[in-house]
Amino acid sequence: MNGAPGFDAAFAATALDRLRARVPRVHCLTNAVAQSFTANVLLALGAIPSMTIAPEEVPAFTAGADALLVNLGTLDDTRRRAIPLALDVAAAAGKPWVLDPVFVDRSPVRCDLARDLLARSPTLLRVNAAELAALTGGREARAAGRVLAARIALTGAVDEVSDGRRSLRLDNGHPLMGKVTATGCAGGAVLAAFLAVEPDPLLAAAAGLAVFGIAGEIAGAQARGPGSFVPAFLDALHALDAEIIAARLRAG
Ligand SMILES: Nc1ncnc2c1ncn2[C@@H]1O[C@H](COP(=O)(O)OP(=O)(O)OP(=O)(O)O)[C@@H](O)[C@H]1O
Ligand SMILES: Cc1ncsc1CCO
Ligand SMILES: [Mg+2]
Repeated sequence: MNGAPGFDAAFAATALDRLRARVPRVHCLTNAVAQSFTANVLLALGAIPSMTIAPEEVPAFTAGADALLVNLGTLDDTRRRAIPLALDVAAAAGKPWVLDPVFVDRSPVRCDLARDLLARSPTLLRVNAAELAALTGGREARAAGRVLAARIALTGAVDEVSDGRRSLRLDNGHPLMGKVTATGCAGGAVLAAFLAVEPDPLLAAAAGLAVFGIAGEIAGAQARGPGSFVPAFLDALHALDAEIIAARLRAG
């Protein structure tokens, strides 16, 4: 059963159309590994990336952005200073933001910081299973949403979105997505772009994960391996349309 009334292939396609018409800018405070791929993914999707992490410039970049991504993958001093500055601006302006607490399962210091950032109420928390378990002590996504009082996009072989009240599983994607670094990180930026054009965070997350997963499975079917997957993925994102989404979406 579809646990998110209002979400289907037509909704996802319309959300993508709205995104391409609006061309939102996503300011990405993301890790050094993910920066270039994330910017290219946003462009292929139909959004605009901005990537500076300089603390003295981040407030102005955030003030003019349509959404913000905060990714903790390489948490150095510069990023540590930039993040609260960006969040102050985003909160004052009511801008949507995504928290991607990369590798909180590997570092207690980072896990503490992520909990502090969760207290600032991200519009969406994007995590893999290990990260969610570190943050919550291993609850399933819907219960974790209640505990963290957060809307969650949980990724893996099957993705799940939940806001503690509604939940939905998305079963698109391809195993090669896990063989290219920072796919999840770039996916977080895609979710931020959808939050910029869809006010219901759960529906925005579902549309973003659907588009990302469908592009991934098209690219996975064409690629010879991780190397050729990357250009095929950018091409598939760029070419995605309502017909392709309707033919391929697996959600419920
Ligand atoms: N085995 C798989 N089959 C289908 N899709 C997958 C598979 N593994 C990952 N994906 C997809 O890849 C994307 C990234 O998910 P994943 O859970 O690997 O992120 P992550 O662990 O945060 O990655 P990273 O930190 O490297 O960016 C998601 O859209 C997910 O659906
Ligand atoms: C490999 C890696 N290390 C820190 S961030 C990152 C990208 C995947 O999350
Ligand atoms: Mg990740």
